[in-house]
Amino acid sequence: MTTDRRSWRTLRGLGPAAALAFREAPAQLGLLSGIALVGAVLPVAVTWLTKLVIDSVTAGTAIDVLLPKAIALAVLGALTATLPQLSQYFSAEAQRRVSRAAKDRLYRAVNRFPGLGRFEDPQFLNQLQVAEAANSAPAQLTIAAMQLVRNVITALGLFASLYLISPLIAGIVLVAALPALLAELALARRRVNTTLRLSPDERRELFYQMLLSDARASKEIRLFGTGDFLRGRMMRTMSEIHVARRALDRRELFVQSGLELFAAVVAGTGLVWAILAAGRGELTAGDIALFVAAVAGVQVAMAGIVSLLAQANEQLMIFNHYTVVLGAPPELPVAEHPVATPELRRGIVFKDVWFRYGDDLPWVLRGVTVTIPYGMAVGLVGKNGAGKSTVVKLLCRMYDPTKGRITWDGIDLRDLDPARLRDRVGAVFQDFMSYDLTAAENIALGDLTALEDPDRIAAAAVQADIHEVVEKLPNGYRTMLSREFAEDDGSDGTGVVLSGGQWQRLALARAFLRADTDLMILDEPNAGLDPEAEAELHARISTLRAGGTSVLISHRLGTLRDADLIVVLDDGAVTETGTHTSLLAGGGTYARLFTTQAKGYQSE
Ligand SMILES: Nc1ncnc2c1ncn2[C@@H]1O[C@H](COP(=O)(O)OP(=O)(O)OP(=O)(O)O)[C@@H](O)[C@H]1O
Repeated sequence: MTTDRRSWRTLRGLGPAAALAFREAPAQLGLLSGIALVGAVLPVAVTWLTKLVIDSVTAGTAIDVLLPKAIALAVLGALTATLPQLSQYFSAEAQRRVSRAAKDRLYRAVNRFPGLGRFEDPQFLNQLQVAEAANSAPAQLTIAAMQLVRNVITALGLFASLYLISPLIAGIVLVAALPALLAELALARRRVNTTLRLSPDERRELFYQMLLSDARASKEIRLFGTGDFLRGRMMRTMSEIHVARRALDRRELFVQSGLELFAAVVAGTGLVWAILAAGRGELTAGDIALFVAAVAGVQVAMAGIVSLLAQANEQLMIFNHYTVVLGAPPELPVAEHPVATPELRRGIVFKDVWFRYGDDLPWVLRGVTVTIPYGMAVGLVGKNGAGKSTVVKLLCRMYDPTKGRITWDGIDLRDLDPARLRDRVGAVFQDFMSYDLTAAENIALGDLTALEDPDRIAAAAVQADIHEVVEKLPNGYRTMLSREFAEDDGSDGTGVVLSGGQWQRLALARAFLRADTDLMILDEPNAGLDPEAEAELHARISTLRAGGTSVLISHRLGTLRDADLIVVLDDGAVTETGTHTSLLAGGGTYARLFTTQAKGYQSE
């Protein structure tokens, strides 16, 4: 793509950025534009008044004529001193307001992605990281545009003043600014490209940094003594980032020093000319003062224009990544007019489902054909990596099958709105979340309508057998389940950390909040539970879910023996289906696994 076309495409972001900024901070930006206009004419007025005062003094003008000019000069000086403070205050406020809205929009867009694919795509994650830095771009861009106008007006005013004294010097000052403009634009482009290129390394550095200060990771880090190893990797990544940044800084140093030197030579030459001209009686002392101020002023204004253009260009490029993330289509095609998700009455059917996580990755499911009949408890059994959790993720439509289809009462999951489908599903994932929030919030996240309903929350906790534990916590259901954010719960600062099994029960309570959903999925809900608790849990689930449809995954096969149907997965394919009794009688994989486990228990 040519530079021109690239610049043009970059510029297209200006309109949306300014529109967003003015919508969120109209008063602040309105005031800033007023300040910018006053600020634009101030240097010109000060320069001319200074010349007039000096000429009056050297000509011995009467004090009553001189005094008003001096007072006016003092007033303009006071304005020149205070306007930047006002401008800074309103800029900061505008940036806060606009950043807030921009961040909100960005994460609304991120929340709209229906599946998991985007969050496993490194290219998208890099773009997201750049977009996260774009929150302040709309305000900065708009303010930069105003400052640009201000500088142009100032530069024109001073340039005209300079032109009156020496058209030649005026022309040289103007031409001298052009290389600076081009160099700064090129630097800005390089800065953004470097940021984009370093994004994976910066994410990696952050990853090590977070590991080193993460309470959960610190256990293993200390046990295995990996702290220095991880720190070393973090430092190496940081050094690599610094090498790239240093190269950029060096380039900026050379380019900008060269430009400054050039500007100083132009100004110096002009000054020598002016002094010689004054010696010949062609210029007054006031003219020299005006000349010096105008050359410096034009150069400052031009340098400002150049750096503002470069800054705006950089912000625009960052903002364009922001708009790319905002406009990224859903990675799962969502039907334009989705079919309403009906209450499950017949069942869910996998028809020759093939699935892999990426085009270059191996098949995880290979032609799975299986029915989860309505009202039945289906047990999913298989070795590690057989594809059980993948089946669960496909059931919730976190991904679409690569080939084949899954139907909900005969309707392809692709024709349903994923959000409405998930309203009908309750689940405890194998890698369930433990949130650094209060106990009540940890449960209520299963169904936010229960957030202000302590009775519903407590009922779910009773079902998951965690109510008594929570009640005894220092602050009951309002106890913060974190040592990192303990002070947020309004208590005396003691946060609590639960045990693995207790967290699991809390995750179960979260799922039980949705106990009346059409499909309940429990992916190893008992891994952290003691045997008695596990037996009790299963009895409870059967009672709770009597008549409901559920999918249960467990490596403890004894817990699945009462399932209405057991499906055995092996290397991504269904190898056996039946009841516990029929599969045992069949003498296949299930029978072998079950007998091995049973023997293990008997020998204890
Ligand atoms: N997000 C992912 N990206 C790429 N590959 C994945 C992803 N998740 C799982 N896999 C791969 O898919 C295969 C099946 O994984 P899955 O978690 O479905 O197995 P599982 O039967 O649930 O295993 P386990 O009993 O250990 O929980 C594994 O080889 C795993 O490496």
